[in-house]
Amino acid sequence: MSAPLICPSILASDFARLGEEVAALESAGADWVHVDVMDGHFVPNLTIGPDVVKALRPHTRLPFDVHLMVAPVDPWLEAYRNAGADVLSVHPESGPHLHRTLGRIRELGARAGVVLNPGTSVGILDEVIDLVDLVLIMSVNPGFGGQKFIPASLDKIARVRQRLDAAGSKATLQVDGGVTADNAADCVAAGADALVAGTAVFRGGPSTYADNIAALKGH
Ligand SMILES: O=C(CO)[C@H](O)[C@H](O)COP(=O)(O)O
Ligand SMILES: [Fe+2]
Repeated sequence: MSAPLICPSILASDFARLGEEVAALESAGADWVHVDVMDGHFVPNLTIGPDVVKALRPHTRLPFDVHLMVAPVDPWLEAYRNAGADVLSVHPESGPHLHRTLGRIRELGARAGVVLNPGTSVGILDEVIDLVDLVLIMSVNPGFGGQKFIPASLDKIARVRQRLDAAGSKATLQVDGGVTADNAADCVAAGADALVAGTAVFRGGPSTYADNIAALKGH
């Protein structure tokens, strides 16, 4: 089993020092920077606009993995791509035409991700699998960091892994919400390639980031 990609969610970082925080993640061994975009409508929280992503871009060479919790989502794709997003992930519930949205993300030159909420069936993947570079399984209901991992997510990870393998898809399988050093290995054993973690990376301050990331990787 190879070590998973670790994608710290800057939702849990010190917003007063965001530039330094993303630079510190790179030095600490993070693989991607996960950016949670919330609109106060699709989810009950309001976070990071494209201008903030643009301002952060010069502070690290790590890929920006942008999780869009915004409805309607289509009008925002280009702005986040132009701001420096490498991955754009969307919820099927955030627009009327998921197939078109994923195609548009690829047209913009980004990797296209689809996000499955705890209440969203994995079956939708079958309809768009050829357009998907990443599947993000939410292991909490979206909107806030610091929530508890929903145990049934492990079975869902395994079911998505099976579907991706059966289709010959090379899409990254990412898990997001309540991921800690205690459940990271279970997520990887179930088939995850990439783990998002906010609280588990940032909670001890910058001097702990490298150890926190190593623990999530299983070292
Ligand atoms: O998408 C998200 C919430 O909607 C966040 O990425 C997620 O909650 C990460 O935070 P934590 O690791 O603290 O759960
Ligand atoms: Fe997220």
